[in-house]
Amino acid sequence: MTLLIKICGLTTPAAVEATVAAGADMAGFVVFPPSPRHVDLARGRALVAPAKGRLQVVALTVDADDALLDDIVAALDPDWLQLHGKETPERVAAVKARLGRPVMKALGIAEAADLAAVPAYAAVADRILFDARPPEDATRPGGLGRAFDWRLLDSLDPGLATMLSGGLDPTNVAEALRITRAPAVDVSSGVERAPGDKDPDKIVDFVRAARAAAATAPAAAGPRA
Ligand SMILES: O=C(O)c1ccccc1N[C@@H]1O[C@H](COP(=O)(O)O)[C@@H](O)[C@H]1O
Repeated sequence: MTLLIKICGLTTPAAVEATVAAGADMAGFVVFPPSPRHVDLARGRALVAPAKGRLQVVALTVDADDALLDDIVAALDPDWLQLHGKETPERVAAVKARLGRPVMKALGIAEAADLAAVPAYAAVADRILFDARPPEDATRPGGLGRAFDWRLLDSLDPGLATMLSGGLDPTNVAEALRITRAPAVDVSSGVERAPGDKDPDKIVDFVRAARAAAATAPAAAGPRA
């Protein structure tokens, strides 16, 4: 099974090209104004155009209402929606039904109890993305370069469609994959020079390290999507 690699928070054409050239599978675009990676819809539309057909386009939002989601779909025509806020399982199901697109739901993890929500979300989402739970005073719920204890995922059903994120970078992704055998990984801060400024060399290093690790420690049975 091939590892699925997502590079998130792309803000420039150069970052999109670097992501394609590095051999990643998915490109994430953040539509959330408090984020340093926020792209407005006009900019997002221009950025995704050259990615179409070369990468799966993921539109990331946080507790977006229907009007914003409709606008995002109209502008970006994403292959996936990533819901990274406090969306309930009912809201995830409603978004998926309304928009007819695959939905990835992010869950913040800090302790084993945070995984109790997985079955309810797995019943409605197409993939569950595990990120570190943000601190109470965080200005955004993700993209913080913060990792969690990957061993907390030990008890998960290996057949679940999941994605590992949170504080990954070229130096730790191999260890994260060795421990979790995740079928997919996602990175934002770990391939940047500064928040919102992607480093093409780090994107290459991340993809190379992740692919090498996956070749020696294949992912568990989770579907690749
Ligand atoms: O990237 C952001 O700014 C962001 C804002 C709001 C919600 C999620 C965000 N990013 C996602 O967070 C995780 C972890 O990112 P990092 O690698 O630790 O920086 C990842 O899924 C990003 O897509």
